[in-house]
Amino acid sequence: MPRRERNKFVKRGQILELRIEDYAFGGKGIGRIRSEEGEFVVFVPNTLPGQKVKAQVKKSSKKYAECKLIDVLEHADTEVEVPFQDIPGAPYIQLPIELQHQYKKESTLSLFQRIGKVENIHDLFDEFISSPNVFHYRNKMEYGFSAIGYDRTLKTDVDIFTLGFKRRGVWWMGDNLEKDSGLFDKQVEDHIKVIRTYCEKTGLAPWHGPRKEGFFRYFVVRKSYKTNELLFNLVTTSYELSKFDLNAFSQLLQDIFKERFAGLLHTINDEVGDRTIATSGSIELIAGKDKIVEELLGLNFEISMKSFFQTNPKSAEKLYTKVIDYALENREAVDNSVVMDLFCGTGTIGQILASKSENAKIVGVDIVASAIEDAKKNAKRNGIEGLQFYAADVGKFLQVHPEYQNKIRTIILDPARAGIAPKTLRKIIHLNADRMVYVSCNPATQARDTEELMNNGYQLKKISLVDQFPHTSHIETVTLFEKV
Ligand SMILES: C[S@@+](CC[C@H](N)C(=O)[O-])C[C@H]1O[C@@H](n2cnc3c(N)ncnc32)[C@H](O)[C@@H]1O
Repeated sequence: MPRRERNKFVKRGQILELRIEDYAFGGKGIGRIRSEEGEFVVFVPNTLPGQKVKAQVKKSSKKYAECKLIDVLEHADTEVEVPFQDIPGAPYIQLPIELQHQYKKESTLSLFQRIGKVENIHDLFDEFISSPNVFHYRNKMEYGFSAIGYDRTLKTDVDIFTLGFKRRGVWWMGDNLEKDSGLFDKQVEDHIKVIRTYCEKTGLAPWHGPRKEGFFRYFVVRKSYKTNELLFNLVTTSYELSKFDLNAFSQLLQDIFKERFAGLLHTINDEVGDRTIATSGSIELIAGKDKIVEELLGLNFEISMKSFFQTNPKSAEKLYTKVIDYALENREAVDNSVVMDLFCGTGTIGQILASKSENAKIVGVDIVASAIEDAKKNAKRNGIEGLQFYAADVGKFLQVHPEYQNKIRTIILDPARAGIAPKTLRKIIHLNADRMVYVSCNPATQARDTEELMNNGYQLKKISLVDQFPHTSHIETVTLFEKV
């Protein structure tokens, strides 16, 4: 077994207090420890240049250490006050949006230089697209119930009924949401307290993580920007369900949200694993309807509680517009041709492309069967023809459909965070398309795939960045590759 390289600066588990000096891709602040022995780099996620932080060493090697943030001791001069509750999901909300954009742009482009080996990435940079709504941009939020909360004054955990988000880095501890976090719907978040009080008064227990017991688990809300409606899902265990009046709970929501109330679903989730997906389990409609409709670029999409849909729909319109612009720059390679929309989800990009082109035949592939069902229904509802959707793994699909080789001129790619599996990427390259528009929510894996594409005859022509998730470290990229 290779010997683990040690350093003379830090040990695993050690608590450090340090000043953050730089920003690395993925929202990692960089601190440095200097001594006569030299300089040692420390990465602390969710921190900003200028902040003084307390962090614990999780991993260390000869050259650097990775830490977990414990607390921000001093804010950076660049930070400003905001009227929102601080939550782990928005670590940069106090940084003015222009600075957030600057950090995201610089760190993403340098990633393409380093991992993708694209020396001239700055020459290929096309546009930084801001989110139309800087605050209150999300269309879905998942709030968790917990029997363990946090006392902000005593800075310790306490046994209380909480509804809100987990404390940063502490899986068993909840933190009550007392007011708007600035990310989702203001009316919903200003009423989380009322919903919590109602649930607490029933006498039924919130979920206790370490003991793996309790009744209330999650409260999930989906919003339509088209209709302004709200769809709710209360997730509980089956234990003592007979003591809870779901119809009365539905009435409470209708009284608060009036005509905005679209429906209430109830999910029974008895899983006890620490990583259980909030909404897994059997789902039943209690009142109203089980779907809402969202509009993107003039097309309507019906969304059920569980189906994937872009979380920031207003920004997704801008993202999709960029994808369509890149694809239609060469109309000849789209009109009257077969276009592949790989990792198509609910088929949004393919449908928009079909509606903006002449007689394009779209082949959409996604591994999630329910997403493909939604894609088919949405295409029908929008009256768009010429689309074929397949529920399959992209790699396997291309293996059993060799007939597409040399027949496709344009491919749209939008894989999940893990990127494209190397074997699958080789199969995609084998299709021999002229052009690829590759969308990514994880530029680190996209930069890796870029090197492979360039080694196989593709040239990166353009890159745009879309700020789908303000106040987080996430950034979405749209790239155009052409065969040389
Ligand atoms: C970022 S989403 C795509 C979203 C879609 N283009 C849209 O805008 O709605 C990535 C998709 O990749 C799918 N996926 C993940 N692994 C896959 C695989 N091996 N084969 C096919 N699809 C896969 C996921 O189900 C998910 O829908």
